[in-house]
Amino acid sequence: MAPWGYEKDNGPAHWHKDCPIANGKNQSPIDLINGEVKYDSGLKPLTAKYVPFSDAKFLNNGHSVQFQPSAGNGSELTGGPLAVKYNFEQFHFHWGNNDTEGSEHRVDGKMYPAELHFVHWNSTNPSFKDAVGSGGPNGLAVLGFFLKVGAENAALKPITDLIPKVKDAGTSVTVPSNFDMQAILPATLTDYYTYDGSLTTPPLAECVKWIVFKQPLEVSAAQMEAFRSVINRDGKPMGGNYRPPCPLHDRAVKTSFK
Ligand SMILES: CC[C@H](CNC(=O)c1ccc(S(N)(=O)=O)cc1)c1ccc2[nH]ccc2c1
Ligand SMILES: [Zn+2]
Repeated sequence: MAPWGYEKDNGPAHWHKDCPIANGKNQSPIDLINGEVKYDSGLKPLTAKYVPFSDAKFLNNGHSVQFQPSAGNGSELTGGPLAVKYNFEQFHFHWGNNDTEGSEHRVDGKMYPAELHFVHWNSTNPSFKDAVGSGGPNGLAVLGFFLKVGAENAALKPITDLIPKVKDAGTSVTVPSNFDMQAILPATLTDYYTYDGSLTTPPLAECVKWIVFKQPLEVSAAQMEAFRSVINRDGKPMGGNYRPPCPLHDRAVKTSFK
């Protein structure tokens, strides 16, 4: 099969051939149906401590645009549903070719124009890849933020300003060391959905504690348009790089809010 993608001939409906776990019982994303979630008063706020990276790249890997430090620097995530500390690994985006589609998770069937994923790995593992292969839903913790069109996002501007430099697949650019990743996050990481799931791209490993925030972040129409200028390995717009929702099977979605 052609390398996986989101086109007709290599998209999500084909992924099961190389990754049979695609039809597993703990797959992501899902539709977050408010009538079926359960409030858990034991869910505390999350704490993300992000230290500025001196050596990070912003890259186009053919299926997303991604902020990738060259090494860890103590940036970490704790709290919420997490029993241990998780190290920051990377963040990346999924988006659509218009404002009616683009997010991976949905809320009562509603899609947002984009979704931002902050990927972290369980620090009891020696490396990110070991965490992916560690078995069970505690290998990675991914924070999901919906993006909606509104005011310009000043915290994301240093990143969206770099998008034209990584328009083509396989290109990358160095991110200025004064980029403040912490500023992207809301002041308090309180209201979220959480459930056990998977990577939303091959290898679709079922190793993710998903934490999806209820409150979308805003980006300007111009920032949204920047994403839509990115192209994939086939020279086509990358927009539409989202997997449709997967069956919940017998999983529970918990919320930190009533
Ligand atoms: C083990 C998988 C990894 C590549 N994939 C990821 O890191 C990844 C991370 C997050 C998400 S999401 N959308 O769910 O947040 C999807 C995929 C990965 C990393 C290094 C590798 N070297 C060779 C193969 C290979 C694969
Ligand atoms: Zn993602």
